[in-house]
Amino acid sequence: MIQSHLKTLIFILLPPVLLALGMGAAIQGSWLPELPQGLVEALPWLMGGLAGVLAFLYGRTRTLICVALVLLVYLGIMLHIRPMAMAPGTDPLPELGYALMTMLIPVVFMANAFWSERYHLVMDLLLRLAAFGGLAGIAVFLAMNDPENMADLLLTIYVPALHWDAYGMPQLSFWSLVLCLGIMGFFLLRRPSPQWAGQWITLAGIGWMLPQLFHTYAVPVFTATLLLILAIAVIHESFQMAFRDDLTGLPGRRALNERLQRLGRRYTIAMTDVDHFKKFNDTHGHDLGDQVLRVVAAQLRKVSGGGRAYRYGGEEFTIIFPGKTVEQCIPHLEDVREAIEAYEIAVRDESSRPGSKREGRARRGQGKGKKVSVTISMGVAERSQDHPDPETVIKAADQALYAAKQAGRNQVCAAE
Ligand SMILES: Nc1nc2c(ncn2[C@@H]2O[C@H](COP(=O)(O)OP(=O)(O)OP(=O)(O)O)[C@@H](O)[C@H]2O)c(=O)[nH]1
Repeated sequence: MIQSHLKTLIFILLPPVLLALGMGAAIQGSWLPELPQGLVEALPWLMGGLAGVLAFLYGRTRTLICVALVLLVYLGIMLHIRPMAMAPGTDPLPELGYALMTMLIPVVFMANAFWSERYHLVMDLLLRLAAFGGLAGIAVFLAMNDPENMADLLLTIYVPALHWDAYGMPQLSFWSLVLCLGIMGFFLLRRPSPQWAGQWITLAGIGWMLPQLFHTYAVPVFTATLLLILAIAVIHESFQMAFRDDLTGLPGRRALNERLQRLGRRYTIAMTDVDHFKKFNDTHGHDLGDQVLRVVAAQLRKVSGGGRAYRYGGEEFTIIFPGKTVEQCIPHLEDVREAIEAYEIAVRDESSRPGSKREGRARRGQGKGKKVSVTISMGVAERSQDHPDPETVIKAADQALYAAKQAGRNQVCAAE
């Protein structure tokens, strides 16, 4: 389980992290070719347009807000902070503007990331714009009204030992960035998803980019890279939604069909079905039925011997073993069948549900609740002269599954 979680995390995080690190290194090392300044400054808008259109088409309001935030940061730096900071006889305003921006960005990023997409797209977007615009408006109003006190609050170095002067960010902003990245990173590690990864890397990237204010390439080129990462995250998320079964997290029927087209000359397919599942649903309810399907899927995912599990549909699953014979697969299938038979699921008694989360935590593990378990039956067949393609192998495995049910269930049956 931990291994597959780690694999998912690497699969989701590695490409955007490498892209951001690669571009960061290219900027730092001045490896990028000289490009016309106009083109460099247009890049963020081109990438922002791409990411924004994709996020809009796929209804990803969170990503749409991220895109807007990144472009706002870009505008803020190019139009306000950089020109004013470069002007001689600087007044304290650009410093305050910078402190305000670096303080607000992580907070808004985090609030946006935890605010799940619920309402109609336009409504959702308007609510977010109202909340974040209102927050920024109040902060700017306070800063304009009383710049001295605000500067005092945002620019003071509260704990000198915890201040990293070379980084060039006010202490409060720096630690708010670290805290927000830490909290978002924790959730990303627990539930990795391309959208979360995109948001996290974008915030980390802004954190890296902001102090590089005067590097000619850093701001526009890195902004464009972050927007490209957001665009890729939208595509990756949609790809996952199409190929992954939402309830169990296993690859779904579409992924199975793709895999079946790319099998070699030798393979074995097992069809799996939960026993008496209709009765289970009728007795314990659909919600517990769903929980059972998740447990069964989690066990099937762990199948050894190079097998890979898919949700075929309903309470049926398929396991594919490339390059293996039925004889080689049976011990691995028996292991999974036994693990599912032994797995006990606690049934929550609705009438005695804990009144609070704390009470629930205290009661956990006391073993008072009723426990249920299920069994599965499996039919398995390999490619042979009689079953020369995946369709006929699946049909043979299905017949073997029927035989397993007829023989009393909770067993693995091989096709003749
Ligand atoms: N909770 C839940 N139930 C599902 C889901 N998909 C299918 N089912 C239920 O699975 C049951 C399948 O039952 P049947 O195909 O009749 O077979 P069975 O009761 O498992 O009996 P045998 O296969 O003969 O052991 C139906 O009651 C479906 O409603 C799902 O996603 N969640």
